[in-house]
Amino acid sequence: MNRRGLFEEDESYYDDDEDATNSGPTPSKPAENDSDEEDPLDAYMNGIEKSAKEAKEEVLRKEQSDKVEVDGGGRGRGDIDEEDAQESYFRYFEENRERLEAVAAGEELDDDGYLVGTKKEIAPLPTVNHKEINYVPRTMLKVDLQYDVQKRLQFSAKVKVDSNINLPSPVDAFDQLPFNEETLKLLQIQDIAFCTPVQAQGIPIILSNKDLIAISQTGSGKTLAFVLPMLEHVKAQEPLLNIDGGPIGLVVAPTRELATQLFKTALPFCEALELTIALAIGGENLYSQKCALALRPHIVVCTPGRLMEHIEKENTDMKRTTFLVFDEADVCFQMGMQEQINSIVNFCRPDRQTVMFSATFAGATEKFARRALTNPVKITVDAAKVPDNIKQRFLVLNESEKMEFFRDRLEPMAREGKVIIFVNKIEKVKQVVEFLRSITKIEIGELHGNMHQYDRTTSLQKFRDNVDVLVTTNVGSRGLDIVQVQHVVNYDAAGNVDTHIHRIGRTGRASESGTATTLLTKADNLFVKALLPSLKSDPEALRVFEEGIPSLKADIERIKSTLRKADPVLSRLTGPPPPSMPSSSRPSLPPQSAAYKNTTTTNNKYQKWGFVKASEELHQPQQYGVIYPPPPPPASGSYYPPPPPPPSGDSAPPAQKKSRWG
Ligand SMILES: Nc1ncnc2c1ncn2[C@@H]1O[C@H](COP(=O)(O)OP(=O)(O)OP(=O)(O)O)[C@@H](O)[C@H]1O
Repeated sequence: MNRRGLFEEDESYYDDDEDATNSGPTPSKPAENDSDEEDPLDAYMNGIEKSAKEAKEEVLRKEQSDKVEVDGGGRGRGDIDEEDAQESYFRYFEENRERLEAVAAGEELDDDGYLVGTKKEIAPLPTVNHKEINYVPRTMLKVDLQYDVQKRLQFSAKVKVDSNINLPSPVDAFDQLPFNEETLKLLQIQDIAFCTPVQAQGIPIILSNKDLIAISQTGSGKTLAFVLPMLEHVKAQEPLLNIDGGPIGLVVAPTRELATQLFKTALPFCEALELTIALAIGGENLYSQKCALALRPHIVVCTPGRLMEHIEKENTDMKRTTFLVFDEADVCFQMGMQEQINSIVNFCRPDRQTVMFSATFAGATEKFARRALTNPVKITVDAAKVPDNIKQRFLVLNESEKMEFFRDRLEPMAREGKVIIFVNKIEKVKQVVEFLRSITKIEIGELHGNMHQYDRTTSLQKFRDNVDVLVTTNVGSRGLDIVQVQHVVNYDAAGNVDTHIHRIGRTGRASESGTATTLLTKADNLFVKALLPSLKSDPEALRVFEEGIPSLKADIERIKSTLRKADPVLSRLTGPPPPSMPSSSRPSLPPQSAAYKNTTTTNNKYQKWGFVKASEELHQPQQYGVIYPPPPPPASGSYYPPPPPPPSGDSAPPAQKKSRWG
């Protein structure tokens, strides 16, 4: 049976619907309004991103129209390209009025922005008059933290802190934090000694009892940055009694898979500290969760809809909840989930400590989320930036050519490590899986919101264990931490830049290297336009866009001329492509193992976070999988190392699996 008919909380809003719930028209969002008054339009639009589908349809429509020239030379694209941010904003609003009204009315959209039904109503939680409740007082942590200005200055290049108040200084290593022996031992077992930047500054701030917004790149260790101080907070509180409501720590995540992962990360630390933890997510047995909640766990990790259901059924309450975490907070506060989250926030006692983490946080969403915080400190580490250890590649193809991309490439990729392929629609998952199964014997896994929860969990577990290829919708785009993922392929371009960043962040975990390949069509021009600013120092990408998407020529030329003015050396890099060579004189491509090889030269992950001596900073990881000199671009105007010859018989190279830490 189609799961859409059996709506269960979080997947209706998010599983595969992420694009539909994201904010605003990506390519040309209007400038953020600093005023505290929220613009009603802003509020209405908040959380809705222009979907890739709409962009494609728009371009296809215009391409087909006699009046429009796609190369930007005529009235059609040329006009749109010149549209300013505000015009684009209002145009988007007008063009999508029906859809936006439907979202506002609580109807469910699929991952491509189409209406698929009406959401099951999750009744808001009752309004609580907190003044009337005699809460067990929150105990403030009193831990010995350093307030060293020099140290903060030293870190200021790595971590931007938007607060002038007296903040504890960052630390380099976990043993400089007031964690107990058991926690430190567990970290040691996991080979974790030095803090990532978000941990270095985030943990001391949380330990100083402050609310926090932390924005840091994908794979940069945000989970431990909130889990470890949360445990300290929980330990410091009055013991939970049966009559008390629990839990003390509440972690809210937008997808079941992410919540499960957070639960698993926290579990060993809880065990070591003799704290109890429960998982309450949609799609799983309500009764067994009720039993777990009846045991009054110290910590609950949940998806919002299921938590509300438990509160409604009085299986738990939030009277003791003094530590509230939102992971992937930008999704939590976007339209579609906003109301549920508001309801939870208002239900929680106001004297709690609240922390929010994400790799991206669009301004309008953050403004909204701040209402759940009290005088928060905001720290930013390379926000919305693709980590340097992820090599991005782009190809411009016709839609009909996309499947063929995998024919000779999938197996070499899978020999390198695990591969995640993202598509925008559930039915596309099935088509791609079917095609891949027809061309390879490699086991292909699938994940999307129309699967039963049991199948979702099994599929993801198999992918973690021994399946090498997973085809998924955006349900797999946020937070999943599978270190062996070496390749991400965006079969369909994401609906917006934030989703793109989260998707490709499934590789390059914990500073491992990885490659993200995005298959584009000409119709993805608006998405690419939005991506351009982040790729201006990637001449290969610019060249691919310029050759493959003529409508972007003017935009790319503008970027190049700015670069040329700024840096004459760079101008050489962004100059015209080298003349193509006759095929006979092309340099022969290196064999597969060299072409795809992970060339990261260090396996000391502590150095990778940047806590290295000056001399070691020169020891940069080499670029991943780059062939030099680059082969001439193929006819489609794309670049990518052509597939190596398939290994045959005894000469086949041994399978290259990556160990967890390289
Ligand atoms: N200090 C550290 N040193 C080495 N590895 C670490 C450290 N902290 C976390 N890790 C590892 O880094 C990986 C990524 O961590 P995590 O999942 O918390 O990233 P994240 O920032 O939440 O990513 P995303 O934004 O994609 O959710 C995990 O495998 C984790 O064990």
